[in-house]
Amino acid sequence: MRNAHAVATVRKAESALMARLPEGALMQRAAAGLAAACSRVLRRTYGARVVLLVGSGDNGGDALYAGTLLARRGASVRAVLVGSRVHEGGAAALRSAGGRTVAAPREAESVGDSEAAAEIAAADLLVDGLVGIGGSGGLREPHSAVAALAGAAEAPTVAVDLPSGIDADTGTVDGPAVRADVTVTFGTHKPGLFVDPGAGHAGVVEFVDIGLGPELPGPSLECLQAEDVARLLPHPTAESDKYRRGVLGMAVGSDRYRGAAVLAVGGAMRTGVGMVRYAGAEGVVTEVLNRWPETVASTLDPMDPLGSLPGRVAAWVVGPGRGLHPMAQAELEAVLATPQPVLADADAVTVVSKKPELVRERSAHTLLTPHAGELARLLPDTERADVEGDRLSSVARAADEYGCTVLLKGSTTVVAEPGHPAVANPTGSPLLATAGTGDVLAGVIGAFLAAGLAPREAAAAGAYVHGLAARIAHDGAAISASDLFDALPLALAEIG
Ligand SMILES: NC(=O)C1=CN([C@@H]2O[C@H](COP(=O)(O)OP(=O)(O)OC[C@H]3O[C@@H](n4cnc5c(N)ncnc54)[C@H](O)[C@@H]3O)[C@@H](O)[C@H]2O)[C@@H](O)CC1
Ligand SMILES: Nc1ncnc2c1ncn2[C@@H]1O[C@H](COP(=O)(O)OP(=O)(O)O)[C@@H](O)[C@H]1O
Ligand SMILES: [K+]
Repeated sequence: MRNAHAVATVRKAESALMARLPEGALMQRAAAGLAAACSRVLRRTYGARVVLLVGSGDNGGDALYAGTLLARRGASVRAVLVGSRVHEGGAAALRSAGGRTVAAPREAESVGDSEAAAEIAAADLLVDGLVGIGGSGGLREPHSAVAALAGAAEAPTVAVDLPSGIDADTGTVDGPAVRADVTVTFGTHKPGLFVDPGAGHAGVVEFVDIGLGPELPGPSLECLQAEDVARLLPHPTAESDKYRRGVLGMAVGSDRYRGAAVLAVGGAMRTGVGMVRYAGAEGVVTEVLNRWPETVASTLDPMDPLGSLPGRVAAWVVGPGRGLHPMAQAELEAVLATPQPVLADADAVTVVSKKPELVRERSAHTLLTPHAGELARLLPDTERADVEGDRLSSVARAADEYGCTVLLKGSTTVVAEPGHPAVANPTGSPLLATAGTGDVLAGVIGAFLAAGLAPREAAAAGAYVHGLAARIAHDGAAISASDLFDALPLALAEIG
C-alpha cells in the first residue's frame, strides 16, 4: 500500500519530529535519499552535468544539499537560483563542494537568453527544487519560464518531493508544471502524486523514509499495489460452490443497448463470479445467452417486470444501458429496496441524481460508479470541468452527500467512502477511454461484491484489475471493450 497525507498533516508531523532532532537533520535525510535517486538515474555520477532548479524555500534547500553530495562524488553541479531568496546553508554547502550558483533573471522574458537557460539545455540531469509542499496556485514567473525550459531540455528530470506546479493535495495543475521522470518524495506520499493530472507529471515515484511514520495519523489517500489487491481477491477453495462464490443479479442493457448487457455480464463472468442471474427484455436475453450461455437469464414480463426480477442474489448491478424510462426507474427503486449491496452505474446514476433519497435512505451498501459528467449531475452547482479539475474533492463530496461509496471513473479512478481514506487506482490507462469499458467494469466490481467484498474494496480492486487487463490486452494497437474479456483472467492470474 502506498499512503498519502495532506500537506497540513505533513507539516504537523514534520514539526513534531523536528522538535526531537538536531536542526537540519530532516533535510539531510531527504537530501541523501534524493542524491541516491539522482545517481541511479545518471548511472555515472562522476563527470555528469547536474543542474539544480532552486526556488526560495526548503524544497530548493533539499536540492542544494543533494547537489552538494553529487558534487562530492565528482558531478559538475550548477544551481539555477530562481526567486528572491535562497536557502543560504544549502548554497554555501554546494559552493564549498565545488558547485556553482547562477541566478535566473527575475523577468520571464529574459530567461530564455540567460546563462541559466544555457546550463539547463546542456544538463545531463535536472533536479526540480522550485517549489514543494509550500507551493500555492500555479507557478509564478520566473518559475514558470524556468519550468518550461526544463520541459524543453533533453535531460531527465528528478522532482524534489513533487513536481513543481502540481497541487500537492489534489493533483490539480494550473498553468505550466514540471514533468518529471522520477519524483523523490519524503516522509509520506502526497495525494497529488496519485491523482491526474498531477500523477501524470510525477513519473516514477520513489519514497524516501525520513522517519515521519510514527508522527503520522492514518492516510487521507491510499494507492493499492498488486500485493494489496491479491489480499482482497476472492480465491475459490475446495469448499466453494457457485453460491458461495457469489450470485450476482444484473439489470443491465435494453433493446436499444444490447451490447451493454453482453459487456457487463462478460465482465462478471471473466472475473470468476459464481453465477449471474440476468433479467432483461427478450431480445437482450437472446444476445446475452448467445455470448454467455452460462448465464441464468429470465425475460422480464412486460405486464409485471418487477415481479420477474430474480431473487436469491448476493449483490446487484443496475443501470448500464438500461435507459431512463419510468419502468427502468421503478426497477432501480425495487432493486434498491432489497437488502443486498447494489452497484448503480450509468443510467442508474442519473436516476439517483434526481432522487437522492433512494440511496441516502438505504441501510444496505450502495456503490455509485459515475464518470465525471455523471458525478457533476450528482452534485449541486457542479460542472463536468469542476469535477475533472479536482477529482478527489468531488468524489469525496458525493460520497458524503449520498452517504455511500462512490467510484469516479476517468483518467485517475478514485474511490471515496465516508469515514475512510480515499483510494486512487494506479493501473488506469487512456486505452480504456473507449465505449463500453465502463460496462465491463461494472461487471468486474459486481463479481467482487457478490463474492462478499465490501463496496470500497470491491471498487478499488475492480478498478485495479480492469486497468491491468487493458494493459495486458494492449499489444501495440488500440483495444476495445470486448478485448478485456480474455485479458481479465490474465490480469487476475498476474496479481495472484
Ligand atoms: N519541513 C521539513 O521538515 C522538511 C521539508 N522538506 C522540504 O521542504 C519543502 C517545503 O519547503 P517550504 O515550506 O520552504 O516550501 P517550498 O520550498 O515548497 O516553497 C516555498 C517557496 O516557494 C514560493 N512559492 C510558493 N508557491 C509558488 C508558486 N506558485 N510560484 C512560485 N513560487 C512559489 C514561496 O514564496 C516560498 O518562497 C518540502 O516540499 C520538502 O522538499 C524536506 O527537507 C524534509 C523536511
Ligand atoms: N483518460 C482516461 N484514462 C484512463 N481511464 C479512462 C480514461 N477515460 C475513461 N477511462 C476509463 O474507461 C472506462 C469508461 O467508462 P464509462 O465512462 O462508463 O464508459 P462506457 O459507459 O462507454 O462504458 C472507465 O473505467 C474509466 O475509468
Ligand atoms: K519540486
